[in-house]
Amino acid sequence: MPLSKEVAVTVPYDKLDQTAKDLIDAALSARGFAYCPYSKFGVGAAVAWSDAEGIDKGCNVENATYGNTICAERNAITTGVTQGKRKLKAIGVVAEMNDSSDFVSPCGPCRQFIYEFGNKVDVYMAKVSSVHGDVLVSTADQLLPLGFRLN
Ligand SMILES: O=c1ccn([C@H]2C[C@H](O)[C@@H](CO)O2)c(=O)[nH]1
Ligand SMILES: [Zn+2]
Repeated sequence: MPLSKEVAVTVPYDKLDQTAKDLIDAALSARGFAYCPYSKFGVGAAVAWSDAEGIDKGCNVENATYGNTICAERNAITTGVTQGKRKLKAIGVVAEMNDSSDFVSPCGPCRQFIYEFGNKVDVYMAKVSSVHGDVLVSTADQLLPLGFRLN
């Protein structure tokens, strides 16, 4: 049975709220520190919290063993959690497909990681080449339907 529920929408950067804009800009700056000698695929992420002020940033950090790589999203989230933050409000992710086609969206483990700290988390995805152009907007619930959690 085909599902009709929309998973994400595109919104122009200018129409986003200030938090979303700040997250995208912070994610772009974090991407500048990406350690990705193997894939050469840099990713930046930034997170805002509803139980704390400020933004935490992360980039992807690769490893010679490949599978040991840490994604930008989880790097940003663990940075905030390490400061006692627990309720995620929103995350911005900035990257670029090699052919500039699709938006880059969080991998499966990162979706589960985002979901851990809130199912209503807003997820903003922007392309490096048009970081202030169209932004893909979704939520943790939409990216991980029927996500697993314990409570
Ligand atoms: O949402 C994503 C997708 C990929 N990567 C990283 C992992 C690896 O370093 C590189 C290529 O997969 O991009 C992220 O950080 N976040
Ligand atoms: Zn990931």
